[in-house]
Amino acid sequence: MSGPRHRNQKQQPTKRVNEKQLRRERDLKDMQELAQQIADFDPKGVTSFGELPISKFTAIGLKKSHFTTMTDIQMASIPLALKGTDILGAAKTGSGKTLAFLVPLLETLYRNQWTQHDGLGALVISPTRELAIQIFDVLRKIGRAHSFSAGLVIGGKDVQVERDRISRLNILVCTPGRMLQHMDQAAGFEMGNLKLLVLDEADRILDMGFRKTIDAIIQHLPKNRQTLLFSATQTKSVADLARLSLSPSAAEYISAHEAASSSTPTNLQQYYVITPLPEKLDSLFGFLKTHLKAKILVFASSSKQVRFMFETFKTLHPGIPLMHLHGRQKQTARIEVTDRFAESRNACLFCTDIAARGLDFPSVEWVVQLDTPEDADTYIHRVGRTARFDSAGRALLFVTPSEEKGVQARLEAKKVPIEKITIKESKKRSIRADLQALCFKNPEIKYLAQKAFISYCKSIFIQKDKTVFKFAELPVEEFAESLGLPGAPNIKFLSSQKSKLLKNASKQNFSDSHNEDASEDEVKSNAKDTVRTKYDRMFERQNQNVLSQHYLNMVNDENATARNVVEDDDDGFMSVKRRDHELSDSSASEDETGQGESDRRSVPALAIDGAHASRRQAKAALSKKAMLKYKSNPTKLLFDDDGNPHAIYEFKDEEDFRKHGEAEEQKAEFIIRAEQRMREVDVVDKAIAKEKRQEKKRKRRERELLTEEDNMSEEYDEDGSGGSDNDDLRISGGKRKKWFEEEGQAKRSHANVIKIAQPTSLDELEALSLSLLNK
Ligand SMILES: Nc1ncnc2c1ncn2[C@@H]1O[C@H](COP(=O)(O)OP(=O)(O)OP(=O)(O)O)[C@@H](O)[C@H]1O
Repeated sequence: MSGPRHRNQKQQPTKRVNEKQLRRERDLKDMQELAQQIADFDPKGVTSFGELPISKFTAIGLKKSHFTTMTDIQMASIPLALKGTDILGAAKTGSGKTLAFLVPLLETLYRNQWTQHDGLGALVISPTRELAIQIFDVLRKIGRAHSFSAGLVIGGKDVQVERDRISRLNILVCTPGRMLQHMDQAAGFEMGNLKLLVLDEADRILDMGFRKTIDAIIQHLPKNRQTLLFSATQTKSVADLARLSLSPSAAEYISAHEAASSSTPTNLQQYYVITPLPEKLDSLFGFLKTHLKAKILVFASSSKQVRFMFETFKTLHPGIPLMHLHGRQKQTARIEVTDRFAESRNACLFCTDIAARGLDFPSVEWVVQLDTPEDADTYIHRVGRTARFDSAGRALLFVTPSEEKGVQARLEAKKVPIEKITIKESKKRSIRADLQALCFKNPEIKYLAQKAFISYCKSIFIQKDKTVFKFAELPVEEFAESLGLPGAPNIKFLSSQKSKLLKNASKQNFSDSHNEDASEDEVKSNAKDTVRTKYDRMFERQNQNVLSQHYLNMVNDENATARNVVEDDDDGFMSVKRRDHELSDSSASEDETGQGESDRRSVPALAIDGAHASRRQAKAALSKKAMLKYKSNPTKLLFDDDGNPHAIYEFKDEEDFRKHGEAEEQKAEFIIRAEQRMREVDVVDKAIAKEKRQEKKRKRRERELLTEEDNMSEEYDEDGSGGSDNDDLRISGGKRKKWFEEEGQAKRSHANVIKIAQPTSLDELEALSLSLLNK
């Protein structure tokens, strides 16, 4: 028995070595054959993945993910990329660009026999975290049969944890800011072996916002790598190619749909509707009410607008599930929203352009653009969230009358077929009064409305294309009213030099932060340890002047507004001041709710100068106590039987007074009467006070008894006789300790304990407490 076993043990390692060697030889042969097949490969007429010269591992992944026939861009780019050519790929939205770069990526590493010890072999850069996650998911699916290690570097996680992980990975999918952070901070983060670089949504990654970050990343990468650039709206800039060390003569420019009559998917129907700015929200609400069963994406130009729409529409209940997505949300919330929307059948997602590129939500029926996109490319990316691959979709763009001509021209130039429609009068629904009521009731909503107003105005002002975006023509007052605001916050521009400085400063911050999704106007608090309320956070924001102005209006006098012109750091080049409203005296009563503009003459000015105001001052303005010192002493009135008010010590007519006798006597009589009345009232007051004391005592005892009971149950749980996380079990367990003793027990233990039945209702408990107190 032992002999053969010994022989086996001796033979096994040799056998294993032989097997390994054989496998390696086989793999090498496969790879050589594959390289030959690629060299000989003629892509003409090839339409399926099965015909491509790719490894069996990638073929398995594609088959298991149900990808069989290639799309146009895949057919055009994969064969070339397999041969090692640099690619600049452009194809319509939803046409399958992700596979067009992931298949060559896997194959490059495979043919280079990449192992864990070779370090990073391929890097995919995406402009947003959401898109990076999505690319990573597709990579996991089609790369399932390979043995490469892959990871996501998108921020939102502990840098150290991420750093430890990425040094062992072969493929990284990342956002630019976080990637650079790792490259800069991690000594020995080896990129020298990198074989392939992919830029998805390349035009966005190469544009101004990411310029510095990308240039810095590229510096870390070896020059002799392969580079693949993909987008629906591609860059052809030679300067951009030079930045990536690509030579225009060597790189292949592939435009899968250049000859097509439109640059958007053919199964996408596109409409625009002329809507004055103050009517946009009404129209959108009407639209949602009539599309309750649809899956809708609504794009707005800023996160503030998105939040305002979400918070208000949620209260107005259009009848469709609402979600929101923007860069100021925490990473977990962003992932949760994208997943939830992807799974939804009917829902409306309010979002910023964070969702404009690349995201592949299944079955989106409508893309609504509430705010005009900054350019035609952004329009194309936004509408591309519907009608993906071979499904149908519809898109609706709201255009203000002043934007119509410019928008039409821009879209026509980009070959976007769009049709003008009008909204049926019967489908319009005004929500202005509802929004005003919401702003009136809820200061946070009013604050959001002010922020939404400012960010919209800002977005129009900073647009480059002045033929479309005409700031001077904005109907600001009506727009503010449409958001529910009592009036438009004033917008004041800084000198061009200062605004330039601020702009540059913010850009600097942007690139320094290495966080492309960083919130645009939140000030990071230094006070890490203190507990901060939502109001604290509201005041910490740089644009707080908008809010403090709101409170200021409650207490400020007319003159103070002159001091309220403050620079608005948040918006870079604008300053905001609250407008003085001419108000009738009746509005003074509204001040206490914070909604009306005050009759400021009655109250001395509390100088709260917008952003310069300290939080304490602003809070003081809120405090009722602070207000009290500006009020005169209260006057108590007595009402006679006819309902006429009289002061307590009312002056009488002198003659009338003398008729009743000598002044001194009258005074003495009055004092006696008053003392008598005081004594009587005192008796009543004392009785009331006693009653209150007893009531207080009774309630305190009641609370103590309940606490005692709770403690008992806890003890019970700790004893292990009851499951603390299973209330049902504990209750039906029946073995619970009680805070009172039962009849038999009392007799046995303490002779002087009163016999009490366990109270079953609050009344019984109250009676029991009273009886205990009276004892
Ligand atoms: N060959 C294929 N066969 C079937 N479905 C495919 C194929 N290629 C891609 N798809 C599907 O088409 C959809 C769009 O693909 P993908 O997200 O890659 O498009 P895209 O061109 O990158 O879009 P965008 O420009 O918006 O980023 C996805 O749901 C994907 O699964």
